[in-house]
Amino acid sequence: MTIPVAVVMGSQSDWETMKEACDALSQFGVGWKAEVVSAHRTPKRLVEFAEQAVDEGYQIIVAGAGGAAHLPGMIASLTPLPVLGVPVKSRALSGLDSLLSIVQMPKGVAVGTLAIGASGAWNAGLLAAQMLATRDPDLLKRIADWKASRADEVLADAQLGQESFE
Ligand SMILES: Nc1c(C(=O)O)ncn1[C@@H]1O[C@H](COP(=O)(O)O)[C@@H](O)[C@H]1O
Repeated sequence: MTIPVAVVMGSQSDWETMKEACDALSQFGVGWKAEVVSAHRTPKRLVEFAEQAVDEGYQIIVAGAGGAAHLPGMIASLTPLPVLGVPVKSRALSGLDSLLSIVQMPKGVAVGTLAIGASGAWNAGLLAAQMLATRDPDLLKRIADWKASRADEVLADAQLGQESFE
């Protein structure tokens, strides 16, 4: 059985954020494998990973990095698979540096960029599941059911109170 989603990150310190993507994938029953791959620190490993991703059976790559976050773009330059980029919150600039590094790709090399931090990572997992669901009716139904139950939860909490004096 092949694993459809690779979740990679520039450092082990990104795991607390990036495990959110894995949690979302697990919630929808989508297999994932997470590992540290750095464009800066382990460039040969990066090339090897990106060039072998199709043969490994991956269908989507979620890549998170912080600061000078070149990882998602470099992976996208080396594979035809779709890459979802997660800007990890950096200490110095709160992730704005990560966001701008990931989102401003040159025409012809695409990275789908999510929001900064844990919510963006979770949404990357959700989006990866939604992309896979276009060819998987059971997965599509699980996501539709989850969205409906989320809406019910929000509606249940929507009434914040009222007071009448008549
Ligand atoms: N942005 C990159 C890349 C890369 O883009 O290849 N490799 C590591 N890093 C980032 O450096 C930050 C600090 O890493 P350390 O906590 O290991 O010092 C991490 O957020 C990581 O994603």
